[in-house]
Amino acid sequence: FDYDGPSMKTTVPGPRSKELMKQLGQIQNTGAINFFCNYEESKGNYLVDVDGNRMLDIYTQISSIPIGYNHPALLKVMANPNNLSTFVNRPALGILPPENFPDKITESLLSVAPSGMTRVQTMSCGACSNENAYKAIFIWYRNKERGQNTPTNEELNTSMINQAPGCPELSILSFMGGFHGRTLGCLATTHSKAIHKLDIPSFDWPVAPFPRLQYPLDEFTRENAEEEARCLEEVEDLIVKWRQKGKPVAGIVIEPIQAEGGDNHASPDFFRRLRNIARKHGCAFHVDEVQTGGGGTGKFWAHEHWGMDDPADIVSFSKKLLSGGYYHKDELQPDKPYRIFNTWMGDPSKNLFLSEVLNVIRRENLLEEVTRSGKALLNGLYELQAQYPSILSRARGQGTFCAIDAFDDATRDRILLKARDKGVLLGGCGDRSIRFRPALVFKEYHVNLFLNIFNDVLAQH
Ligand SMILES: Cc1ncc(COP(=O)(O)O)c(CNc2csc(C(=O)O)c2)c1O
Repeated sequence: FDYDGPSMKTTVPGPRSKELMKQLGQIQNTGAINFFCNYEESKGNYLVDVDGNRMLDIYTQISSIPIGYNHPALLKVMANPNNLSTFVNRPALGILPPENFPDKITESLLSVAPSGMTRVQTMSCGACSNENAYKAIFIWYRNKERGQNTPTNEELNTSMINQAPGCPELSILSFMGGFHGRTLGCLATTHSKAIHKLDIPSFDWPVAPFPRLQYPLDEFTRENAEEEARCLEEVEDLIVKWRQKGKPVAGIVIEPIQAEGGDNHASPDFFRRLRNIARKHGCAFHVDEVQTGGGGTGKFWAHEHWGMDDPADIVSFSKKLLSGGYYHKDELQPDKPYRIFNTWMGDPSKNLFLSEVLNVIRRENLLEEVTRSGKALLNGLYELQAQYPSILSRARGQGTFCAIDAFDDATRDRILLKARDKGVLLGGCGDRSIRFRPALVFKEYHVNLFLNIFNDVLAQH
């Protein structure tokens, strides 16, 4: 279920896209828009734009299309009359859930719950999932400190004017290069681009270094182990320092692969040791799988590559899972209702689609496919970086969640535009990386098609 290849009619954006940019420009900021899309004609791995350009999509709406465009299994969900009410009547799930909500959540989200977790709080996007996960961490931490006591009047009164002790001086430790969302709390733990943070007030929360690994990994084993040890030492120093400052670290948040920050990887050993540091210092360990989750690394969750039975206290998700939320350990469930709350608390119609996506993943063994395609992609990238050493370096990845560095940001941006004009959509991240975020239906056939086009782009560079 796909087209047989890209087919370009105009440069991108084409004339129709430009017309629509002008029209939308009267309504909102259109500076980030690449082009306008024809979603009716888009199919499988191919995104069609409004000028009839058919592109092999290896970016998939910022890594959020799980099994390609217009998948027949998902169109069937839409056509199923039993689902009509779910599409038409959006419930305030926190107060008035539909009868089938427990079963549907069990069938969809709980069927892929991370190891050690039996609870999931549904939300709508990545930022609101992380935002509420942070709140759950702060509530958990204060109740741990409070023991059996109830909140004092002083706490209640000071909370109403944003002051301690009601609004406690607690912190979340994050990592340089991390990205967790654009809302205020998430932004305080996001450190990928200054323009995201400029002009927005933030918190005095600790920021640790994320390992900068040297590639190929097997030639820099010692150096990379030392780099990871340096970062872990810095994490512990920061936890101690922030406690001494009276702003104890209640939680640590990290991505299994820092995506926006430039596809920065670390070893399973790094994450296992970080999890133990969190436990040692009484901090909740929050793994943000918004971009890495959903199967792109060859496992449903990237943290599964760490081989841990108890990998985290919280795992947040969104993108390929089609709506947001976070799985959590029992003790992270807030003590009272209405403390983690908003009108919709997720979207049951998206969970209907997710159930079907999971059926397709299982039925078509897509995680094995991703591992196979990922190997072919990474080997192809190794070959191209050997062929064009002045342009490319640091090919890396897990499954099809791959990346490669260009000489600099201008070179990277030029390559992305040339690839797009040849019918291949890629994304950039970090200061000079090209990132690959194909759908789970991206096969070896598509890898070879991509590598041929990419080779042409590099040869003409
Ligand atoms: C690891 C991780 N955590 C949280 C988020 C935030 O998710 P949304 O709020 O965008 O749904 C994201 C979102 N990713 C993302 C890619 S570009 C972008 C942006 O706002 O520019 C955001 C993420 O990658």
